[in-house]
Amino acid sequence: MRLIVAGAGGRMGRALVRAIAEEPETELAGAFEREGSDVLGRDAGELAGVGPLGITVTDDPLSLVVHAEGALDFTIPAATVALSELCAQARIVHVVGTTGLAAADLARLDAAARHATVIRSGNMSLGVNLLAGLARQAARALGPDWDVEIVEMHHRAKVDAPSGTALLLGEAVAEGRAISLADHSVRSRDGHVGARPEGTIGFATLRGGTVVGDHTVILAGPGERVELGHRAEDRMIFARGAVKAALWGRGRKPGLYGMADVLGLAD
Ligand SMILES: NC(=O)C1=CN([C@@H]2O[C@H](COP(=O)(O)OP(=O)(O)OC[C@H]3O[C@@H](n4cnc5c(N)ncnc54)[C@H](OP(=O)(O)O)[C@@H]3O)[C@@H](O)[C@H]2O)C=CC1
Ligand SMILES: O=C(O)C1=N[C@H](C(=O)O)C[C@H](O)C1
Repeated sequence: MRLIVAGAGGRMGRALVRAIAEEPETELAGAFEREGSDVLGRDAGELAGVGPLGITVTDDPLSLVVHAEGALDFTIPAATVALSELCAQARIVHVVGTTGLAAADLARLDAAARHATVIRSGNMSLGVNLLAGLARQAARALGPDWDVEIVEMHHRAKVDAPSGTALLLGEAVAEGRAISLADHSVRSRDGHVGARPEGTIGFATLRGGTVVGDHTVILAGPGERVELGHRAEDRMIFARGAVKAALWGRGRKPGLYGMADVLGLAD
């Protein structure tokens, strides 16, 4: 499968190039970055540490999508929305790992998914998607007098909060309780905020160092506590998940899919 990588100079972009190189069923067909990036003109394989691949980083995604079957995109929301329109025009698979998307961005991805196969997830690892199922099950079994708090820690360069994964886990808990996350989430606390309202789902964000991604779902009940967690140790777990998603999406009818669909974990 001929794949292009968006944001090829980024932390995930480089991991994606490595994951494509190690998967016999995929080939790197192009790599791009934002206009003015320092890595324009560099070989994407050299940037990723796998040796030259003969693919020069460009700033022109349009010239790449026409020769590709899929795009792997872990960038920023504005770039992801723009690429979704190109992938829809070219009818190629768009794998979206970018987090921090606003409601308006998600609406534009929905529109693109009428024409292209879009696979989006705040976390492309097997472990986190398994954890989401466990969190859903625990929330369903334990009921609203068990308080749920979701704690995440990431490296100091991460720009969005809460993480896409924390929100994915929050959605899983909300589904387990048959409630809407938007109506029950508490995203910050500061000052005299009063006692915890029953049934809310709290989020706490930590940032520092080089942490790849730690997530814990805490269910705190009367006199006892259940903690379900995941620690990412290597970005390749996300990159390999993205490549797997692209292969799964090849030839699939247009629509918006999640990683649980790819991994066969959807209820
Ligand atoms: N779903 C998942 O499993 C995972 C999701 N992520 C998410 O992926 C995203 C990227 O993370 P990470 O790799 O750490 O971040 P980085 O900042 O290292 O990488 C993002 C890259 O995108 C580039 N970029 C910015 N604008 C454009 C544009 N218009 N066109 C093409 N490229 C552009 C940036 O360039 P420059 O720096 O020069 O601006 C940068 O190289 C984040 O949203 C993160 O949360 C991360 C890991 C796993
Ligand atoms: O920015 C990151 O690094 C990560 N982002 C994703 C998120 O927001 O959850 C996934 C992973 O935790 C790493």
